[in-house]
Amino acid sequence: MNFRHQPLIWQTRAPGAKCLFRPWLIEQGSLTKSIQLRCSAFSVRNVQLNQGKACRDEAALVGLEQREQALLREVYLYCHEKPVVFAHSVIPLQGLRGPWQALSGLGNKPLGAALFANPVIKRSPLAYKKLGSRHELYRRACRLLEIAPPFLWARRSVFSLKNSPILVTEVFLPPILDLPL
Ligand SMILES: C=C(O[C@@H]1C=C(C(=O)O)C=C[C@H]1O)C(=O)O
Repeated sequence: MNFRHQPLIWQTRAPGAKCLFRPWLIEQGSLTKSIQLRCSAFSVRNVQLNQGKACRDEAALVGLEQREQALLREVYLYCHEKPVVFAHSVIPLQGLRGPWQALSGLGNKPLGAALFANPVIKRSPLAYKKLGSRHELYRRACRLLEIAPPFLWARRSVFSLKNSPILVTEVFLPPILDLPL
């Protein structure tokens, strides 16, 4: 069985050089900063900041039972008037009452600015997935796209502060390919 296409399996290896999104997928620093360096009109636009359940392939990564509520932050990163990334973050409520309490008031400020400013925050290795229409995050990411591509490349990692995890998933949208590398 080709597990790569299973809905819940994420790869530890990034796609090869034939993948046009590879340079973005393997960016180790702040994605926000990478886009800001290549776009003179960067912005973060909120989609949701509500309590809800993590996706089926997320809950265990941040120590939650599937039925447990978490704070879900979803934003689009924009360059000029084009959405280039759909970002979905899962923040356990316990963490929100503890080390991550500042995140509830982030608003339109990029999460990355907070995550990469604190050297105590640790990041897990990135994992990658080609999201198809069966994945919940594909459907959410496609909402602003005039044409829904057959798949979207995504990556995710867990950021930990004082043993309190948050899961950050970034779904790369076709307009990001218009940015210079
Ligand atoms: C983790 C980062 O933060 C970015 C901004 C996010 C937000 O504002 O919610 C979420 C994920 C990233 O695309 C980063 O800049 O690398």
